[in-house]
Amino acid sequence: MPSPHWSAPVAHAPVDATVPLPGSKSMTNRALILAALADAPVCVTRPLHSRDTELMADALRALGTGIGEDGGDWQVLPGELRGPARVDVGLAGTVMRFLPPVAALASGEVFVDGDPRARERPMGPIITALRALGAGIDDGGRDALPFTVRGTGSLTGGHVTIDASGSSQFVSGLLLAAPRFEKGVAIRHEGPPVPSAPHLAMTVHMLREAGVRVEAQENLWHVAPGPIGGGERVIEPDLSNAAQFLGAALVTGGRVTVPGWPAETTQPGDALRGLLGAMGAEVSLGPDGLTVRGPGGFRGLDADLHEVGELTPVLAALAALADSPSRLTGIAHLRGHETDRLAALAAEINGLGGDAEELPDGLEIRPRPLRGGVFRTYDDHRMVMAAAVLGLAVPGIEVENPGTVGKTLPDFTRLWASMLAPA
Ligand SMILES: O=C(O)C1=C[C@@H](OP(=O)(O)O)[C@@H](O)[C@H](O)C1
Ligand SMILES: C=C(OP(=O)(O)O)C(=O)O
Repeated sequence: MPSPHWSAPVAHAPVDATVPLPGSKSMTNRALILAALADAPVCVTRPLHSRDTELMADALRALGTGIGEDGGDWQVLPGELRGPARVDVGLAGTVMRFLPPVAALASGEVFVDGDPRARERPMGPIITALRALGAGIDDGGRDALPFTVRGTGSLTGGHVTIDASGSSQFVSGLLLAAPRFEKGVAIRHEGPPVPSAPHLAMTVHMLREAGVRVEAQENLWHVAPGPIGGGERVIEPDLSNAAQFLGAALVTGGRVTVPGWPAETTQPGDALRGLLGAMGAEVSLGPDGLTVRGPGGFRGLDADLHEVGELTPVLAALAALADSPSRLTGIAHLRGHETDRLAALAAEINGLGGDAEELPDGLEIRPRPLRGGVFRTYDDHRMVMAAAVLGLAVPGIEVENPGTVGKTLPDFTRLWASMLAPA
């Protein structure tokens, strides 16, 4: 049952808060895949516990991996991968694109399905690539979920050409399992540019951390076959989920600090430093974490978000409250995310009296006074976060199905309330 509406709280004063954030979804789900394929036990330290990561853990358990919890950390005991199994990917892009290459290594059939919207998200390139690398996949000719991977216990691997312009996750999914393919993998991308470069860098970095030999050039990746090491993998805080909290400093002319912000990271959320700075925020990174201060008013944003698409919903909400127009481009692929995010953001901002226009590859947002009303969220966690940002300045926003935020941040409304509580 969807949860009842959530009344997004108005900020009656500038926020002044330190907001510790749970672990990165993208790092947690990569760490779980690498751990399940490792040659020794792995401790995933400070992982994210959310719908997307619990689905990944359950999927790997279904294939024979031991995953136990110890004080919030995950202790992973790699096991022989086997079917028959059924895997629920929910609406998690990381599970639907990262798990099938692992399923192809299992002995036995693995049936993979997810939420109704998951059946609409692009999967063709990874299905085609896995077949080219030697996997048997029965998808009833749909080129989409649901499908059955007919694992034989091994996969040949080798050279493959794909069009990953719809999602970087097609490349990441193949790379993560590739050390266990007999020939490893050599992937060539052909087509419009691949989005989300930082997420690809994260995949390469985490593979290398686990001792895997990876070469990455533009549109070309090579993973050598070989063992994946065990040990400890420490997960950074989720910097993409910092967007709405740091944005609150801008909207209210206040201060928000996110502790534990890494000095160096592959997370796309690190781009918030430059993006919020361009909108007028004062941004400083120090031993206490990342601090953003809002000067009062703030400017709109003209930015190509191709590399950091998942920041779009919160940036669009900020744009609707800014002092000048914004143009966010390079994000056509967001139409294949949890929902068509360009359509959803335009519809919901305009539903509050705003002026947001869909471009083929982005959004143009001209600030206008907004009014309260119901904000639909389309099973998209980041639509809840965007609505919360708008609610800081616009009384009467009722957020539909706020529980959907549990995809990556189940504790969101509590963290939001405590950020707004007087110190
Ligand atoms: O690999 C990852 O962890 C992710 C890659 C990106 O996907 P796309 O390249 O499909 O946008 C991003 O939007 C998603 O939230 C997480
Ligand atoms: C696009 C996103 O998620 P997914 O991993 O499901 O693609 C996101 O978290 O913004």
